Amino acid sequence: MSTDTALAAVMAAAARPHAGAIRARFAEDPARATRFTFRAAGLTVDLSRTSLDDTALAALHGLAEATGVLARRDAMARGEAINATEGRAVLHMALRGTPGVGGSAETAQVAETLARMRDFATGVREGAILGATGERFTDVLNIGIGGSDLGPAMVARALVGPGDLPRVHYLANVDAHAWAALRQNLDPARTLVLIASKTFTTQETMANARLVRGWLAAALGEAQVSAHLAALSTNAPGTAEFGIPPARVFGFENWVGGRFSLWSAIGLSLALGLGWERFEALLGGARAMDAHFLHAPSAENLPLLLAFVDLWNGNAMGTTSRAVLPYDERLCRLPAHLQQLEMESLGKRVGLGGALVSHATGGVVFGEPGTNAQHSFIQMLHQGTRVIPAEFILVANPDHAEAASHRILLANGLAQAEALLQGRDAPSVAAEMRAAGRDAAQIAALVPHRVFPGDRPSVTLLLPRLDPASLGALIALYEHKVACLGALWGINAFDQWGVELGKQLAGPILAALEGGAPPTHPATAAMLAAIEALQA
Ligand SMILES: O=P(O)(O)OC[C@H]1O[C@](O)(CO)[C@@H](O)[C@@H]1O
Repeated sequence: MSTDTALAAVMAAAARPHAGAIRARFAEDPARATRFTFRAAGLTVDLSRTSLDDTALAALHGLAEATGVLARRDAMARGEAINATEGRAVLHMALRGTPGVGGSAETAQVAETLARMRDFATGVREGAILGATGERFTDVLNIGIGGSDLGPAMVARALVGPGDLPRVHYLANVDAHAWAALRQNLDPARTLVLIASKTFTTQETMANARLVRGWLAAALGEAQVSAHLAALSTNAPGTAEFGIPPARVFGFENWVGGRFSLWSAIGLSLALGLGWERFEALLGGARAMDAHFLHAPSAENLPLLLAFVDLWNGNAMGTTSRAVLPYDERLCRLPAHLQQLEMESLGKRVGLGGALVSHATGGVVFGEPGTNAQHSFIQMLHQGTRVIPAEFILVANPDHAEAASHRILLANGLAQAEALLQGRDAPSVAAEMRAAGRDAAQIAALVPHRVFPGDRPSVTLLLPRLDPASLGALIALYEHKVACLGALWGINAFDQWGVELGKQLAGPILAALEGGAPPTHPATAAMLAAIEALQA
């Protein structure tokens, strides 16, 4: 079957009467909740509250076959250059030691870097590696942006506890307010600075690196600076030019994409903050999800099934965004990580062959932890004119002793999913208002505003506990979902040419801000003039 025919079959499944109904599917199939709940690598994922049914799934499996999703997965594991526009392999699975991924060269490289990371992190944590003044490092500052920030910062926020030492901090934005906020809590004598940049050329990261290097030099003296620096990069000449001794450079290869790099040397801040055992457990969780992705049959393959949900909701049901709602405050940076992972990977309009695709691709990802989200944007999910699928992430066991708080948290997460599904019709709203003593006029006026349409899709992911293994598995699940969606949509999920133009244009505009020739575009020139007038 051609991919066009297969996609047409998916659209035909969506064109059936009531194809978007969800409540009715529970009525038809009492076993739906269990039949549509899947387990892998310790995670439980409930897809029952989507409008997927056997017909839709059959069409989606047909599309997976036509687009060769699993063949692409296997090519990825073999280390073929599936990132064709950059001529690169995509081997982040090799970073977690997943058997059958990459070749012996990659395996050896990963093992060597991991050993160096372990020795360094352990040395710092145990006080064998000290700052220039002989003090222990109490703080680690990771300077990086995008994939060199978001993944590690998200994991650190999730797993590094208040009692962990060294503390880890993340500086991403070139806006020096970010640095000003961080530096007031940092003592240069006790701060280890990691410059995290795959390319070691990213303008913002290098500007921040120079700023922080100057801060170290002013406090400790130029000769002492290198004792406080390390680089995480694929660019050995660049790190040398910056004055970082080779022993303090932790490398990786260009087969690691930025948004997939937290498992590589880019994760050194995590090894420092969590300790080696917990960092290894994070890799282990991802490895378990890799094994599932590589070996589970299609019908149970969670990354593939989650990709089906997104494709069904987006292409077949016409939704354009998705809300990620972790009911765990420690996962507050997960939506930001997923924004890069999914939107940088899947925000593409050109297919693998170079022609424009004729179907929609990746949508908007946004989110906030619950219950906070319930008191901000979730109104729109319940009653807005646009359908926005939701993704609830629940954690069964908290790491605090406040059982009552956790029960409230869980109850709210479960209730939101149920409310989106069930909705509330006019007769039941009217009955409730009558019971509350409202008169007929009030009931007539308010009922339409208080109706919930229901049948709004959601997925629930359940973690036993927010520990390194579960989080590793969760992140890997999303990574593999992205790979599947790229294949299903026929796009390259592993490049990011769309970030280039803005970077290029910033060069001459910066020169204009520094007193050079004015910008050529009239709108930019006018705004620059307005800025300069306000700065005068
Ligand atoms: O690690 P680097 O090379 O500094 O790049 C940082 C980020 O910039 C991007 O290239 C986008 O500008 C991301 O893909 C990447 O994660």
